[in-house]
Amino acid sequence: MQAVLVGGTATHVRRLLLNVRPVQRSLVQLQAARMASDAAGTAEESPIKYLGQEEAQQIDQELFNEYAYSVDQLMELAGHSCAVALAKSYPLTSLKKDATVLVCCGPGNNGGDGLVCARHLKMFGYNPSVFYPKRTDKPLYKNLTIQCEQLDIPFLSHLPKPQLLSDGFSYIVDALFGFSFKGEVRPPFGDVLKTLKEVTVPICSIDVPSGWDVEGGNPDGLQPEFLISLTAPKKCAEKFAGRYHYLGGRFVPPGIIQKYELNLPTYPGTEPCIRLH
Ligand SMILES: NC(=O)C1=CN([C@@H]2O[C@H](COP(=O)(O)OP(=O)(O)OC[C@H]3O[C@@H](n4cnc5c(N)ncnc54)[C@H](O)[C@@H]3O)[C@@H](O)[C@H]2O)[C@@H](O)CC1
Ligand SMILES: [K+]
Repeated sequence: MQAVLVGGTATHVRRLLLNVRPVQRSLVQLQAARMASDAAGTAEESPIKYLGQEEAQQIDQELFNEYAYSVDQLMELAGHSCAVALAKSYPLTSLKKDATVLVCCGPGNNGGDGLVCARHLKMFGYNPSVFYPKRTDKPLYKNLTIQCEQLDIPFLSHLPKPQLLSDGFSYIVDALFGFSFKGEVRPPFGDVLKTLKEVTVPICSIDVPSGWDVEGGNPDGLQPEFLISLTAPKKCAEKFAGRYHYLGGRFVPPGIIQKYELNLPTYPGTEPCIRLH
């Protein structure tokens, strides 16, 4: 309040204080109530929102158009949070096969998250390879690819048979499709999903298990062991029965959280991800 008092008339200052005090009081009360319930272990939070496809796309556009984020920025944060959540679920020391991981990348931004994730996994000491069958010409994807190549991350020219995949990799990251997937799977991804369905090592899906309807899921599709929802879970995540469900992409501004009533949980400390179950 020092800055306000300097140069302000007495009435002006009184008016400001009248306006400010209730806000401060309510914030203090809110904080106190939160601390009390946390201390008692009884924090009651509204359930996190599961987004429909259109809503997820709307938030995406709002982040770019109104909040002025670039795709590269959000993809970097998203992909990094994926790698951190994977490292928490499958620590280096728990893996055999030289901690080899296969990251399968699709043609859109979900695939871009996969490329970023592969790079961070490499930085964390894992041995990722990438399968990226349908590439786009956009500079963002070309650069992400070069970054991986410069780290000596191999790109597979074809997807090996399920048995070879199961023998050769500790787990497989599914970054094929995210919240824009629609309709029947088109080539060449039908064969890719068929192969992934037959592997015996864990499948780890980024944002949406690929081949699942974004809202309705797919009981006959992939059944991942790990899922990381980005921004907020999509409706299909209610059908996820795997072992690890994380939330990542710690970049959602309060304005969007409020507008869409996302009820996101509080990320602990400086963590880029939080385990939902
Ligand atoms: N705002 C956000 O929430 C963020 C989202 N990100 C990621 O971006 C994803 C969404 O990216 P996109 O909108 O590019 O879309 P996707 O990556 O979900 O997929 C779009 C691509 O898949 C193809 N496709 C769609 N349906 C298909 C079908 N039935 N058969 C074959 N191909 C099909 C499309 O032609 C297009 O090339 C999210 O799921 C998330 O992973 C992050 O990169 C950054 C932040
Ligand atoms: K996916």
